[in-house]
Amino acid sequence: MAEKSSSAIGSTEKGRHYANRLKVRGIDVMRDPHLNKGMGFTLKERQIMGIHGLLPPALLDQDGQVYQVMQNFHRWENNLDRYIYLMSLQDRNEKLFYRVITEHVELMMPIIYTPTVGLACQKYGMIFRKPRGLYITIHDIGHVYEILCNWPVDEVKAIVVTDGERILGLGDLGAYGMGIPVGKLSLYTALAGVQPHTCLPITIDVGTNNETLLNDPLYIGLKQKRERGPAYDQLIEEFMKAVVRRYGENVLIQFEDFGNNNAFRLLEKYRNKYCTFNDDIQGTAAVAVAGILASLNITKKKLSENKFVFQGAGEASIGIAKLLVMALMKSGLSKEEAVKRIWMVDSKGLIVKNRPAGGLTDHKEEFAQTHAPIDKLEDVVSTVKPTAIIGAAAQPQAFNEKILTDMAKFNERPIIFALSNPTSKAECTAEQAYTITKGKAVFASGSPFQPVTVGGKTFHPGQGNNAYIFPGIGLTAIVCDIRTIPEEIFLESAEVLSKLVEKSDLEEGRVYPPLSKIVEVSTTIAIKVAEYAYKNNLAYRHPKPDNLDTFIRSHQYSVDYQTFEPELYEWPGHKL
Ligand SMILES: O=C([O-])CC(=O)C(=O)O
Ligand SMILES: [Mg+2]
Repeated sequence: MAEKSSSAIGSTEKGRHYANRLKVRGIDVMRDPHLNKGMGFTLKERQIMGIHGLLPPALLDQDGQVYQVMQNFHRWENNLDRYIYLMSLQDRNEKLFYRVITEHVELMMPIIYTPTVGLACQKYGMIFRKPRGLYITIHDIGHVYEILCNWPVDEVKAIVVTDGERILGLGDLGAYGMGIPVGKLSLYTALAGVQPHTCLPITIDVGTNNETLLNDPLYIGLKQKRERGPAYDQLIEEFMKAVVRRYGENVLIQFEDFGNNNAFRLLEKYRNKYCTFNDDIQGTAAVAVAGILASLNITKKKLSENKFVFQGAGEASIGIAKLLVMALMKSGLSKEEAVKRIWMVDSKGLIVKNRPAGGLTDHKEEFAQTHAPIDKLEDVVSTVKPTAIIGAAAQPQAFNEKILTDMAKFNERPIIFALSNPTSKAECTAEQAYTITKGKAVFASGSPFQPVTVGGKTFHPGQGNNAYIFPGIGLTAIVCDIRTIPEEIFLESAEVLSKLVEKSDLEEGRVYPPLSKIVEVSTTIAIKVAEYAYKNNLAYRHPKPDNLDTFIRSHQYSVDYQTFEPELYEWPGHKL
C-alpha cells in the first residue's frame, strides 16, 4: 500500500505503521497522539479498530482538519492563547500538528518558538495542562537511570536538555524553562523531519535563584536556591552516563539555555566524549557566521576586510567570535590577524589586555585587544569604526541612535545583527536599524521582525536564529551515526546556509533564506553535513549510503496519516 507523499518532509516506512497497527486498538488509538487522526479515521478503520461510534459520524480528511485548526488559530486574540492551543493539538494529534506547522511555518514558528515560547516559559505554571518531557532533579542523584527508564519510549535519538538558568535573554526561569527543550524538539521534527517519538525534552532541576518563581504559588519546580556545589557536576555526569546506558552512545544531547559558566564548562568536558553540542554557543555561532558570509555579497567586501564589534562576551558572542576566527583563518589569515579583527565589549567595557576592571575569563582573554580601556559601547564603535556590530547580551536598545548613525557614517552598508531573544531583548528593532541608517543597514535579528519600508524601499529583515542550523545537524547526527560533533561541522553548516541565500533575497535585504523555505534549507544542511561527515570519517553508519540525498530524505518524518486498514490475505482453502 503506497503512502501518499504530499508531505513537505518526505514519507515514512510502511513497516512502522504495520507494527503500530498490531499494538493498540479501541479508544487507546484515539488517546495516543502519535496514532490519533481525529475525524480522519476512515469508516473501515473505525469499525476494525473498535472506535466506531466514538467519533462524530462525519469524516474529515487532513486537509479539512487543517482548515479547522487555522480557523481556531486566527480566532484567538493573543499569541499565548495560540501557543496553548497548538500545544494541546500536539498532545492530541501529532501528525496534524506538524502538518499545520510545516505548511504555515512563518505564522507558526513565532508561536511555538521564539518569541512566544519565551512568554510561555514565564507563565509555564499558569498554562500547565499536561506534562511533556522528563524532569530530573538534584534530589534524584543515584536514580537518574531509573527515571530515564520511566520514559515510555525505548528508541530515543535526540535529547534537548536545559537547567533553565538562562532561558533566551530572560534569565533564570528554573523548571519553567521546559518550554525551550519542548519547542526546540518540535523544530527538529517540523524543520528537519526527525521522528518525533525519538525526541526527548529534559529539564534538570537544580533549583532557581529567581525570587519571583520561588514565591510563585504555581511554580512547577523545586522551591530552593540553585545547587552550585559539586553535586551539580555529579548530577550532570550521572545524567550523561545514564543517557548513554539507556539509549546508546550515538544519542544526540543538545545543551540549551544553561548559564554562561556551566555552558562553556560542560561543552569542554563532554564535546569529545559524547555526541553533544551547545546550541547557544555553537548553533548561534553557525547562524551568525552564515549571515556574515552572506552579507559580503551586499557589502562587496572580503571577510578579512571586516572589523567586528560584539556587544556582550557571553555564550553567543564567544561562540560566534571563535567560529569567525576559523572562517577568517580559512580565508588565509593567521590566528593572530583574525583575532585582531574582533573587538568585544562586556559589562565592564572593551575587553583589553590587563584590563584594570578585570573580569577576564580564559574565553574572553583570547579576544583581549592591545588597547586602552573604553567603557561604553558607543565609544568603542566611534573609536574602532567597525564594519559590523553584533549584539547577543540581552541588553535591549544597546544599539542606540548614535551607534546606528555612526555605523552608517563609517560604512556604505553597515552590518547590524541584533541577535538577543526574545523580541523585547533585541539590541534595536528592525525599524530603528533601517530608518536611522536610512536604509543602509544589513540587518538581522534573533527574533522575527516585520518588513520595514524606508524611502519607498521595503526591507525584509532576516532572522539570524539557530533554528536554521540545529535541526539539520541533529538529523544527520542521528541517521549517519555521528559520535562527536567537531567545530568544523558548524563552519560547514554556516557556509552551506550562506550559499542558500539567493540574489533575490539579498535584494530584499535578507542575509538568510526566507522562513518559508526553512524546511528545505534544513534538509539541504542535513545532506551537506552528511557528505562532510563521511568525507571526514565522522559518520559511523556503514556502509555509506550510495545517495545521501535520498538516504536523508528517506528518514524524514511524514505528516501523512498512516493507514490502519490491514492488507488482508487469504490462505489456500481459507477464504476471507
Ligand atoms: O531559542 C532561540 O530563539 C535562540 C536561542 O537558542 C536562544 O536565544 O537561547
Ligand atoms: Mg537557546
